[in-house]
Amino acid sequence: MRRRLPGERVGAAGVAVGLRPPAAEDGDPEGRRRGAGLVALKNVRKGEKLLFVPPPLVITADSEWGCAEAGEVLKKNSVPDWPLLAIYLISEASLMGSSRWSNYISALPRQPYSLLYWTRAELDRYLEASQIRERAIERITNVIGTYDDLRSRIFSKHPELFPEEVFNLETFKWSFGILFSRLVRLPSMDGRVALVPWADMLNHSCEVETFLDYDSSSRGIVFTTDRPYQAGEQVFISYGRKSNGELLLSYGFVPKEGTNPSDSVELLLSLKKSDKSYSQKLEALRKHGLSASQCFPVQITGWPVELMAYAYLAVSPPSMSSQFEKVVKFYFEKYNVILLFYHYKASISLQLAAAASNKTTTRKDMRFPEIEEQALQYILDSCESSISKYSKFLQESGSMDLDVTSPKQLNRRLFLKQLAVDLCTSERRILFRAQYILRRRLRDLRSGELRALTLFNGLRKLFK
Ligand SMILES: C[S@@+](CC[C@H](N)C(=O)[O-])C[C@H]1O[C@@H](n2cnc3c(N)ncnc32)[C@H](O)[C@@H]1O
Repeated sequence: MRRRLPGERVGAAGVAVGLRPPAAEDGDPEGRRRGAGLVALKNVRKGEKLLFVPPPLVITADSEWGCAEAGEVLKKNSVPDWPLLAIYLISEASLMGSSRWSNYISALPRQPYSLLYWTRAELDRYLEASQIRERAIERITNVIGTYDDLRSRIFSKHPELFPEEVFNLETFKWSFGILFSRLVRLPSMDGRVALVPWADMLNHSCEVETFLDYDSSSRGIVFTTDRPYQAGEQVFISYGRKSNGELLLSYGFVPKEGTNPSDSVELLLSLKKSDKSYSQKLEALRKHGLSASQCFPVQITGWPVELMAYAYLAVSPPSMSSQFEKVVKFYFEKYNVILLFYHYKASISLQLAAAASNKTTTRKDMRFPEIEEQALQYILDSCESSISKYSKFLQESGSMDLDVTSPKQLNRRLFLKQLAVDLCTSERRILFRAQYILRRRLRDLRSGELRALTLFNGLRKLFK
């Protein structure tokens, strides 16, 4: 039997009951970017259950293997779900027509569009300003590490079941790329992870909240629409409340600027090596599993209170050393909450006020008012240093990759560059907002202090 390499495409995707893959004539201007998706064939009401994929047609860690011996070896070695599914996909793909999943596998993309497929040089060139670059490098390293581990522990001992020409790093990257961009967690099946053929043709929209799940009444995987659709409209689900960076990392796309309410940017804060209390501060952080450099997610509406705690600790003078432990403990153990920007009494837009859902707690007492100004200045400095990196990239990107001598390379480069420009623009936008809020708060603090000082001097003169 000839083995087909995973990802070799043989035929088009698309079966449909009630839904069909969108076509060019649907007039969806974003359609080309999203690839195939599903379209309503008739009007759909809000609250309707759509799709229905029965459990035997879902791929999980318990699915039956075309090559049963390979499955048994992996189970005996207690291989966890993710690598098990990655190997399962490669194994089934290599069986070609004799795999029960051959139609599904042949419709999968040959190169899933995640950052796994960016070379190190591409990550360095286009994503230097964004912390997502680090996350991508970490992910690629993990995939390589997982493959190396399986090769030395299992594949090398059973070469007849796991031949190198089929089970190699290239095919691993492909199958992990497929998992990152298509695997779903099904809450009603104890959070089990699964590939759901056909349902995984659904594209993501930041404007919907609905997701795939097992429905016990119909005994299948469905999703419940949270808005109506007209016949011919593309139907969407949510891949989760992910930032633009996370969507690029796993799914290879960036939503349009300003359309993702879950968007955030990672801000890197670090202790200064020259800090006289460096080692005591580091010790206080380490006790809580934190390190000298930490990333914190900043959203357009606010940032986690932990970021503020880190800033307080970073600027605390040696005279406060007895409090270092307290600063970290106070915030990191008790309050895992978002500190909303409107807290800072900056001009509060209605949009921001609306963002203060009851799920979010806010705290007013900063507890260390004597160093608040330095802490805010410290965050502002980190914010501005990050903004300048984004601005440098965005400025230089205009003249990048204009070489037309290699059209194939050029297309890829332009595609990746556009994704990076979209990501950097959206991340910088959040930092600009944080910068504005911080500047206003610092100005208010300083003018308040100035007023207090003038009043004090006035009183002094009076009593002289
Ligand atoms: C679960 S699949 C959805 C089906 C996919 N469009 C296809 O053609 O096979 C996820 C992939 O679809 C694409 N995608 C999903 N939602 C998108 C969106 N809103 N914008 C751009 N691409 C999207 C991305 O390439 C992503 O990796």
